[in-house]
Amino acid sequence: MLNRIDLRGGVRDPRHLLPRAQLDVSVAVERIRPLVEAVGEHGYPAIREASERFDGISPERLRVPAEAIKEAEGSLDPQVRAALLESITRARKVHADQRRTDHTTHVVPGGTVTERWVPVDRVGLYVPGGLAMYPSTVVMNVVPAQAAGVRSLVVVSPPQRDNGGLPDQRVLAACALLGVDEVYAVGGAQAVAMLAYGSTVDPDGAQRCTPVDMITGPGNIWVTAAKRLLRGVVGIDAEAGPTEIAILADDTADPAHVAADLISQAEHDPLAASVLVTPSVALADAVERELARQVPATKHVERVTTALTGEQSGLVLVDDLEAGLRVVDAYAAEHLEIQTVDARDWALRVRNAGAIFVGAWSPVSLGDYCAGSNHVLPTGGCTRHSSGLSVQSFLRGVHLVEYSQDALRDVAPHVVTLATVEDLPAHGQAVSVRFPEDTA
Ligand SMILES: NC(=O)c1ccc[n+]([C@@H]2O[C@H](COP(=O)([O-])OP(=O)(O)OC[C@H]3O[C@@H](n4cnc5c(N)ncnc54)[C@H](O)[C@@H]3O)[C@@H](O)[C@H]2O)c1
Ligand SMILES: N[C@H](CO)Cc1c[nH]c[nH+]1
Ligand SMILES: [Zn+2]
Repeated sequence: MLNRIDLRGGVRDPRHLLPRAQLDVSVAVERIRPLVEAVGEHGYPAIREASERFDGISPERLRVPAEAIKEAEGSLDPQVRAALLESITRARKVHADQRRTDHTTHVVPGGTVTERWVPVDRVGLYVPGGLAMYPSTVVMNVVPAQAAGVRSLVVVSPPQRDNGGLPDQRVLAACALLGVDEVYAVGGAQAVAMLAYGSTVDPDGAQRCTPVDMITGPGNIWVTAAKRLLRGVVGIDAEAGPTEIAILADDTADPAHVAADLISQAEHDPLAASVLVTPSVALADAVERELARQVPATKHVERVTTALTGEQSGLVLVDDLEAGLRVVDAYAAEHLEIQTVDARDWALRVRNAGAIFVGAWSPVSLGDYCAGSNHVLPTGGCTRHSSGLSVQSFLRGVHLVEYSQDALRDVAPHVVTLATVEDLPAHGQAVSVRFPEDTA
């Protein structure tokens, strides 16, 4: 079922073997550009037109009424409620530990630099809702933003036909459990554009969604493309597009577990990527047999089959785990599972991955819901330079520079020298003007 790529005895660069969605995002950017511009220019009518076209429904009023959010919480199945609360508790525990503290460095006597961490003022959190519903993503977006101290939080999620044009009922309930009361029934690129530019959200223009400073959260290729296009108008977190899993495994791994984990992430999207890297032909063959057994029995068999047989998924045979490590580092997966002997030792040597799941008892699904870690993670190779969503994503570091007269006088000649070297004498003058007696 998986494309087999044999790197044994070879020196081919693994980066070119499994193409990513990268090129597709740039194509998608051009496709959604007119829509994003239309939302910027016309607001509400353009959003409604896009919702009708892509979601097959367009609620007249985009803001979800407070009563509907409350009602969603009230009607929540007790088991789902307990699971969401467990997820929230664990995520809050991990994210509380991420908060950075302000720090003052005494550079010289009388000269200090203080680094203050200031939360972003207003953020828009995207919660997907096309092929699957994601109350867990409400948790993963909201918990770090709240832990950072963000004052104003907006959630957007696509309107659902089976919920009268409101976002999914469980998504609304998760908002209620987390105390989020500003929610809009808008999805896709139009939601990202609405957050970035601000817009009226009803036919008579009585209500407005004011622009946000930053947009975070995962989504399909159209959402990812809109975030890329609007970067600069707003801040964004890393691009978190179609899900990916890579598994580095040896013959100690259980093929049934490996196959189940590959299928679990393929379930998200036909564009999802599932990659197994192993030096064991026996394991590779056994995983293939397991896929043949498990895939037909899985609920979203069509989506999973498309993802697993796509060129973005594959089974890579390598000479040994050292070579496997080079492959997974070059691939830079959103999720990386290590199912080998001494799994922790191998995990600590990985350079590029969004989150690493170590050993037989830490599957990606655990991290998706209840590990306490965050599941909004970079995709498309972005883990080479970006991190997953965290408290840090919502904070800005601001330097406070405080020098006394003596401290400035001491360093003034160096400032003047550097200003002269750069042929920016006015810079030097801004310092020396303060010490006329020294130049007299
Ligand atoms: N990387 C992560 O952290 C992470 C986490 C969760 C989910 N995901 C990914 O998020 C994605 C969720 O996708 P989804 O589709 O279920 O929900 P989604 O909300 O991202 O996308 C649905 C929206 O896409 C828009 N759309 C659909 N077809 C379109 C088209 N042809 N042109 C323009 N817009 C269009 C619609 O407006 C719709 O509201 C999946 O790819 C999943 O793998 C990633
Ligand atoms: N695996 C997804 C991307 O990290 C997150 C998710 C949410 N629900 C289920 N899975
Ligand atoms: Zn998942």
